[in-house]
Amino acid sequence: MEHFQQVEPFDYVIFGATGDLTMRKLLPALYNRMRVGQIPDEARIIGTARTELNREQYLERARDALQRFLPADIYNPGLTDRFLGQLDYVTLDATQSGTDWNDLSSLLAEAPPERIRVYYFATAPQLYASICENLHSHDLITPQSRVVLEKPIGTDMATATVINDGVGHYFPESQIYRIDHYLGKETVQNIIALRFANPLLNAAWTKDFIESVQITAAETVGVEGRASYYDTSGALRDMIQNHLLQVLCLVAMEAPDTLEASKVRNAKLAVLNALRPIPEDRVAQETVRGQYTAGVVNGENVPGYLEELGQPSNTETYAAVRVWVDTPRWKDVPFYIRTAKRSAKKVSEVVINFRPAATAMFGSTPASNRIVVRVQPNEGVELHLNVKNPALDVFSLHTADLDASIRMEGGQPFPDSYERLLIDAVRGNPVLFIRRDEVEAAWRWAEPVLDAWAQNKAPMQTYSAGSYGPQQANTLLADQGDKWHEDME
Ligand SMILES: NC(=O)C1=CN([C@@H]2O[C@H](COP(=O)(O)OP(=O)(O)OC[C@H]3O[C@@H](n4cnc5c(N)ncnc54)[C@H](OP(=O)(O)O)[C@@H]3O)[C@@H](O)[C@H]2O)C=CC1
Ligand SMILES: O=C1O[C@H](COP(=O)(O)O)[C@@H](O)[C@H](O)[C@H]1O
Repeated sequence: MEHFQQVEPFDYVIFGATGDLTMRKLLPALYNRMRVGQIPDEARIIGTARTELNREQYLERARDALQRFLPADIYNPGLTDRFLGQLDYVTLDATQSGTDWNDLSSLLAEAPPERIRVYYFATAPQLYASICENLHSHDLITPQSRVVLEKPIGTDMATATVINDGVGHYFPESQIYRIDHYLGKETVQNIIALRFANPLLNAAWTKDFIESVQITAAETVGVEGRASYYDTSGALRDMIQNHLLQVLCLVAMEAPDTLEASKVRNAKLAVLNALRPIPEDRVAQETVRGQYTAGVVNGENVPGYLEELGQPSNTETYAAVRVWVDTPRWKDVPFYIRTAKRSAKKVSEVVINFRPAATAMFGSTPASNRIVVRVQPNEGVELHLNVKNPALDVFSLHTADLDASIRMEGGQPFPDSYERLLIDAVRGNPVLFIRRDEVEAAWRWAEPVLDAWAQNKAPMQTYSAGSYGPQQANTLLADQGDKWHEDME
């Protein structure tokens, strides 16, 4: 418990407080931070949404959500009462400038004016600009205020610009926190430690030693209750433009001088700016998109995407892309990125494949070294090494795995990434949030692919739910003599 430093008193105002994200992620995350002693007694959490609820009714919803979404051994009725004691609710149409805002203003005015305020936008992004306008016109933006923006920041550069301009008109960039929950994952942050705190690895982290990199985020779930959002998004917008490009940045960036936000963000931006654009006539060779059809996942029959949706759709639930980072460090090293819904298993990982040893000493080429960063589940780092096979009396090699599991003290589960990020916003530490220029650079790279797909320049493939994706994704790697990680085992 003593690892967690209590933060200063704050007011967290959640717009969209009756929604799925608040109930499933935000309230449980704040509860957990209170549980470990990070939230002071004076702190307040104020939910707002249009639904007419009095405070007691909202607290009942919040209690149900905590009971439902916290693990049974973490949910504690006494602590829940304490948490709910710090929770309030204001009925408010955030897009209207009506008198509802006075209730929020009065509540906020009860705290000293220098109190840290976090405005968390857990609503559709189209609302962000009007919420900011109303916060401004009700004089609720103080120097100690910051705003957290949920994804998606647009569906392309133009819509991202509208959102960023809309918010940027009222909040300076230094007060804007664009959340990417992958950056809040312990093992994603661990990429920085692994690379820069280990001279052994740092020295080999270049094109001279690394042959290729794979970044995967595969899920067994389908689109759940979010089909109306997902069908306007698709796998590339939903996962690659943001989360997986951010992971790629951490793998590929040059060492920042310090872990200060501007240094890390500049280093990531340099990677995003160095992503080689994929010209329209190469999209069919460099990318694969697909939709799942009916299949079996974890022993259960599941319907295909179109059946779930109940209408035709040209939205991909699988995307794989070959990416080149045009910097001297990564010259001619392919980065393969892929993401899938309804995959064979849930796995997020980074696989670093090293070049084979240039020696004829053993008769045949030793297996290539490989590092696997297991982002989730079973968080840890594996290093595959060649050792002498002790079982044989001739000198031959076999592969041994050094496996460093990353565990919390006492075997506790990892804190959810939202826990870290919600508190970082209170602390005013933006290092794990995305700066505007990063969002734009990511769209600049992704948009031509999306445009080409929209014009059917790359065919929509299919894959059975419960498989590893379309066959064509294997060809993408076979072109360079590579294989996906599961095929290397
Ligand atoms: N759910 C998830 O797992 C994830 C969600 N996100 C993002 O988080 C945001 C919210 O998602 P989610 O919770 O799923 O969405 P929901 O549709 O479940 O919730 C939307 C929330 O916005 C409120 N709302 C809508 N219109 C207004 C308005 N005019 N004034 C005030 N409140 C309003 C709704 O309440 P009411 O109707 O009472 O006004 C509700 O509380 C979206 O940007 C989404 O992309 C990002 C990653 C994951
Ligand atoms: O942002 C999103 O992420 C989740 C996957 O997150 P993970 O932490 O479980 O890997 C994904 O299901 C969702 O579609 C997407 O919007």
